[in-house]
Amino acid sequence: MAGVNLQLRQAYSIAQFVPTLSSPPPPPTQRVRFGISPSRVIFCNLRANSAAAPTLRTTRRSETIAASSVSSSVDSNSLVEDRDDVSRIPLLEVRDLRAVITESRQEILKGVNLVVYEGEVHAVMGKNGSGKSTFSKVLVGHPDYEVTGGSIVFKGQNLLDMEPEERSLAGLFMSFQSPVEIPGVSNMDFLNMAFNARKRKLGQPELDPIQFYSHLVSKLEVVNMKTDFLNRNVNEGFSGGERKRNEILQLAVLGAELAILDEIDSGLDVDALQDVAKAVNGLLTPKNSVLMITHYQRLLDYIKPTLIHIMENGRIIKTGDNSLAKLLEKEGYKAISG
Ligand SMILES: Nc1ncnc2c1ncn2[C@@H]1O[C@H](COP(=O)(O)OP(=O)(O)OP(=O)(O)O)[C@@H](O)[C@H]1O
Repeated sequence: MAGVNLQLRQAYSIAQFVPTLSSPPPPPTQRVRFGISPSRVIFCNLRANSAAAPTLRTTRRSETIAASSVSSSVDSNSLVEDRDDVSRIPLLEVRDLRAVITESRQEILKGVNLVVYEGEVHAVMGKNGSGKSTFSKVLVGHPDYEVTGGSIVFKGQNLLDMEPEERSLAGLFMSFQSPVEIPGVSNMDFLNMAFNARKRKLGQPELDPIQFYSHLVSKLEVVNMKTDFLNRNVNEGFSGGERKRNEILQLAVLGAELAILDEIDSGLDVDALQDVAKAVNGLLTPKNSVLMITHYQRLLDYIKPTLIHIMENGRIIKTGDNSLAKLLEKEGYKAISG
């Protein structure tokens, strides 16, 4: 769903935030100053993945929808409700989420319910066009979509009252299906800026370029990437698989309480899939959670999900364990669709 002329839009969006460096990326002793707040760089990825006109619109929603508006008409709701456990605080709580495409007003999400607790791995599967990517983009505040109903609570906060960059700084990370290039910005500078922006938000000390380099090198090993990639511009000329690895490197470096991975397995060879899965598993802690979108059981062989959700026509119509993915693999969606 990259959209027509995406590369042009990407270049346009990014150019507003990031000046082109005419010289090669500097050594790690030099600080690079950009005319933007570093967290805006993270936000670039969102804007660059936007298929809409580049005017800023967010999925912020001022009114909080009353809990009584939660629909109880879909199969998965009972499972979601069964998991409501007063002794545990959900990391992410999505209730009856509805969203339209901002420009056309076409409704894509038609009442999504999902609860993710700390340390859990959730997989969202579903036919092409069922709304999986839209759901993940709405979570991070993508400007192409507007929330028209329901609620999203992340770490006890109303996510819909937060700008996309605030969501990112709050601990939400999204790996896009089509990660964008950022010409003129080296991978290392990008990561350093984003890392320090998060540190500032958390009130923790920032790392200077030398300290950051040491931190970075250890993370490179996690994703099995060569140091050469640090001096290359973000995703510029990267193969599909290298982009995906780079997304996981970003996740490893920045950390996140909830990592949303949209088809992280697409375009990966077997070795790369194993590396990426190993890296994701290595990042899981009892506190961190993963929400991954995938079409294939093979990813779930490597990253074991707590629950699998099947999305159809903008709703989660079924939730279950790994056997659901196995059934899908064997019999296709006809075995599941209503
Ligand atoms: N910005 C947009 N403009 C127009 N149509 C859109 C937009 N965003 C989503 N859609 C439409 O909404 C539907 C859901 O799209 P979405 O990308 O969420 O599906 P998906 O389940 O992730 O599909 P896939 O498995 O093919 O990646 C599709 O019909 C898509 O064309």
